Amino acid sequence: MAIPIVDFGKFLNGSKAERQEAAFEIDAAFRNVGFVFLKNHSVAREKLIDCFKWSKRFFDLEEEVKMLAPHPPGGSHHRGYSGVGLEKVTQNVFSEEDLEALRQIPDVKESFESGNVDDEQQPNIWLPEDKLPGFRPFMESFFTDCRDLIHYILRSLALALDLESENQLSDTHAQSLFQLRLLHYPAVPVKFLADGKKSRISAHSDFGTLTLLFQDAIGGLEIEDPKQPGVFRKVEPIEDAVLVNIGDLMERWSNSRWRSTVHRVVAPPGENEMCPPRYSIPFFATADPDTMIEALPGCWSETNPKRFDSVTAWGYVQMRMAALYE
Ligand SMILES: O=C(O)CCC(=O)C(=O)O
Ligand SMILES: [Fe+2]
Repeated sequence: MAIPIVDFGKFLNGSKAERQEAAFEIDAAFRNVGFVFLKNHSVAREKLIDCFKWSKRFFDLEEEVKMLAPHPPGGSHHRGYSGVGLEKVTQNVFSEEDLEALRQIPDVKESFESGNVDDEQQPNIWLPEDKLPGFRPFMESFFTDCRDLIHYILRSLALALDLESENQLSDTHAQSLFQLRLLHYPAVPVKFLADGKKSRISAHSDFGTLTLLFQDAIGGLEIEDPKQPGVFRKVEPIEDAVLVNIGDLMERWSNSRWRSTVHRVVAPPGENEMCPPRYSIPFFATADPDTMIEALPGCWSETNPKRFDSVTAWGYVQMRMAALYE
């Protein structure tokens, strides 16, 4: 169950036949695995390297400073900094007591979220500029790079489905109400993760339509084998390739043609006593709130009827939130 690697340059710069070929390869990957690696994508290598540097600079700040941009409590305003909740986690000395305290934390990670500067529902939450000069403009610019890549991928999917217009899916994401997340998994003892009771991020599927995932070279990401539920397979990071996956909303919209595959992050391979710190940068896309989510053309037929009721993208989020908090 390898994740297919597609040369996205064929779609971005190729002939009509090459564009089609890339689109079909992506479609097949999403049908079979729900994940694809794209090489020669549109996000510049230097920008990506810089983004990881900014992420490290941010997480290296004192906890008190990071807390000047706090993520609001609750699940409806996803912006700002969320800490690991236990300062001990950043120190490399762990007693049995510390390990037990660690187990109380849902996932040993810290994050910083930002979104579209025009998003009025979820305004961004930044540090005072003098605490980390340049961070905000960089993230705003990196957001637009990721946004553009999402729209290119949506065009390739429209081509694969032979929709009336190549922009049909991209147009339903016109507001680009997306979310850029910086993630830092601090060093933890392998012992803490090895018994399988805990992971760096526990098994989940993503919520929206598409996710981009940039990761460093450490490893530890695993995805559930579509043919063997409950069995997880390692995903080796590939330099200069972005991992792209389908989220739950897109699975529904495609009438389950494309899979929203469950994934998690565990200890990286190796014999060390400590898991080295890991950094990743997911970017979550979703459709505009008033978009009607109803089986896309090409995803249903008389023999493959529509499996889900139609719902707006906004209604879907409400439904999911209600299920979370019931
Ligand atoms: O850190 C990773 O590689 C995965 C992150 C992830 O799955 C998520 O934030 O939804
Ligand atoms: Fe995820």
